[in-house]
Amino acid sequence: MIRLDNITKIYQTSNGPVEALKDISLDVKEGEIFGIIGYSGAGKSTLIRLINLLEQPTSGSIKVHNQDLSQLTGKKLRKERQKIGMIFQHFNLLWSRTVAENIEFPLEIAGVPKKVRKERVKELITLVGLDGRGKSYPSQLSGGQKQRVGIARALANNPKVLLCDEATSALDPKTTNSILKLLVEINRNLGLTIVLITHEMHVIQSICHRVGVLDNGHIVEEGRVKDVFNHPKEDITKEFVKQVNESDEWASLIEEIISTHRSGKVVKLTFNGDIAEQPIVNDIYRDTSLTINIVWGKISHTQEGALGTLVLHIDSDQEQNIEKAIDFVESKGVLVEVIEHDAAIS
Ligand SMILES: Nc1ncnc2c1ncn2[C@@H]1O[C@H](COP(=O)(O)OP(=O)(O)OP(=O)(O)O)[C@@H](O)[C@H]1O
Repeated sequence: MIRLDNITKIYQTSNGPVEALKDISLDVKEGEIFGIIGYSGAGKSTLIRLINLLEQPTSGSIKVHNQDLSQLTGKKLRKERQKIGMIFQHFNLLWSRTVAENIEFPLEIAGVPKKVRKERVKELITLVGLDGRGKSYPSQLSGGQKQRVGIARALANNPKVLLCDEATSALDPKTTNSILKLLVEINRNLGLTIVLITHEMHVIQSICHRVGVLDNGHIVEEGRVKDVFNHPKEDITKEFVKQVNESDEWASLIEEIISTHRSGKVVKLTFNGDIAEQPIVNDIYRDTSLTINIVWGKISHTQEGALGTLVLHIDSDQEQNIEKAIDFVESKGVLVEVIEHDAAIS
């Protein structure tokens, strides 16, 4: 659907060249939500703006539906761009136009007749949940409502692809979730392919099917969200996964456990939703007669089902029983990470 081959982007600045993207190859499949995560300066904006050629690559090719956009110019490029909608962190609305007029704008540019435009705007207002707000001005809307206008405007010309440039970064957590929910509905109901960039792992976790981790202009890791969450390979990916899997809440609990219980091991279990239905803690207890203390637990929802994290303090007067319990849990397909083991015993 979207194919980037060996893309590099070098900006020429007064301080010399800046290599923002280095030999990027990516394949986004039709109908999927693909997330690109990276820290500030990693090259995310450059990458997403290349997909609709708002930025020209220095080398490499960009194909959308087998059409090489980097070879197009003028009218042909404008026509192909209409098949790619885009939404932005700061909405980029026209402040002197009403909600309805903002949504109508791309239809005017595409030369759609007035009557058809008005009908389409009505449909889009309903689609994004803004019924009754068509005559409002952007300044009269909340951030979430402004982004809904942005989404409606981006969908006006029935694009096949929606690019989201940090679309929820300016929103509070509750509004973020409502916009993410809307994006999932659009993806499912309209079959739209979505590419989003973000620095927030919970955005990736909640709605993406696949993720690419961008670091210093390189895609350093890529895969299905569930796999990347379960087995992050690169340090930077581990840091992003920590954003959602760990919290100060349990870090301080672990400190407390370690200072009060001077033996045993604190282990973090990461498991898929289907395993969550098995009585694993009960089984460990029964099989090895250990003392087990549940320190912290969380179930997160991803596009492919639930993902669980459970932190346990396991203790026994016989070290081998703890090892046996860990082996047992691992044999059930659970990822086990020993956070602190017997550190304080000596
Ligand atoms: N128009 C430009 N001219 C010169 N350098 C640029 C330009 N746009 C981006 N860069 C540089 O390219 C690199 C990648 O920037 P980019 O904005 O793509 O990263 P980002 O991951 O989106 O960061 P942020 O989240 O802070 O926007 C940075 O070093 C940046 O300074």
